[in-house]
Amino acid sequence: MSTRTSPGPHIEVRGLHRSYGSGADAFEAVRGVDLVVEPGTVVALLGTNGAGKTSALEVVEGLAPPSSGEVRVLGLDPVADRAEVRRRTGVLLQTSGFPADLTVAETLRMWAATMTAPRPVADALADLDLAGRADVRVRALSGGELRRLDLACTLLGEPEVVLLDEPTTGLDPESRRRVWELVAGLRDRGCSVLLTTHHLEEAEELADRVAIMHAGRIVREGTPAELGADRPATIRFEGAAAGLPDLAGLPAVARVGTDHGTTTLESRDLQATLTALLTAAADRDVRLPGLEARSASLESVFLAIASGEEPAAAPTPEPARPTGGAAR
Ligand SMILES: Nc1ncnc2c1ncn2[C@@H]1O[C@H](COP(=O)(O)OP(=O)(O)OP(=O)(O)O)[C@@H](O)[C@H]1O
Repeated sequence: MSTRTSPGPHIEVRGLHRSYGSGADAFEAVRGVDLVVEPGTVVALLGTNGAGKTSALEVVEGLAPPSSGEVRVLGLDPVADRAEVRRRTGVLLQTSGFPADLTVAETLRMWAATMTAPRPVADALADLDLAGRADVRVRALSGGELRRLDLACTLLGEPEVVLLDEPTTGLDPESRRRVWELVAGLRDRGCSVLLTTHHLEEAEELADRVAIMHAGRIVREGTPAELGADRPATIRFEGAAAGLPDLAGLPAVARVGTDHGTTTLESRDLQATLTALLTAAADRDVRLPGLEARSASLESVFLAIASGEEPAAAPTPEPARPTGGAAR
């Protein structure tokens, strides 16, 4: 019988491989993934379509065994110790399958009946802004409402580890914000959250660490700020800024380009370049219409990987080793 674990990473993935099919038809969707999720942190798995995010997450969820490698959730094997891991883990799959004839409240009550210590259904309804839809049948829910019901079920058992596959897909901006608040609240309570997302701003807003997958491997991993750190910042304005000195000569400018009437400067030091640009413009009384300045973002890193500008086969960084002894 499994016991509760000592403090340590909530999720540890080492050298994970997962293949579909066998023999000549085998396809390796996950090709050696290492990942650590510490308690009280949110890790976002980003990636191009087909990168292997769901394939990796399903192994962490215990829905499939690894082809090779090792996965521990709360120090336990998610397949061999499935009952214990499931009791302490909340899982949101990409698609749900609720009975269409039940109401929202009935669905939550049915779900709660399978748990040892569920939260009050009324609280779960309120958290996901579903109280007003409690008596509506599942078949009548909108896509966003269904997703929120799914999430309410995921969090009903007060899980220590929360695994969310694209939690905000199909949600409107307000519902998405609400889910972000909920996830931030989970982190504040010491839960660990591993989520996949296609929304870069979601990863930037929510994640303590981001792992970018491409072709079955994690090609970059770090905090959102770390990942953007080696990418240039950008300054844009409309027009060619006639009357200004040579823009390429401004401090820290890496590249100047003009596209469809918009001038773009890439800068290795946004403050230095921007200060010099604004000073030059002020000295010469030049307007810079539509001026915008952006720090290096996750988006630029992601696009560089997706376009092949950054090597997809960069070595997977060694995740931080836990300092405490992880129970195995
Ligand atoms: N059951 C399966 N049989 C064979 N190949 C599969 C199967 N499921 C997934 N794949 C393949 O494995 C690869 C990874 O798929 P996966 O769904 O894990 O990617 P993903 O990163 O989650 O993609 P998306 O962002 O599009 O959801 C894809 O090439 C996919 O076609």
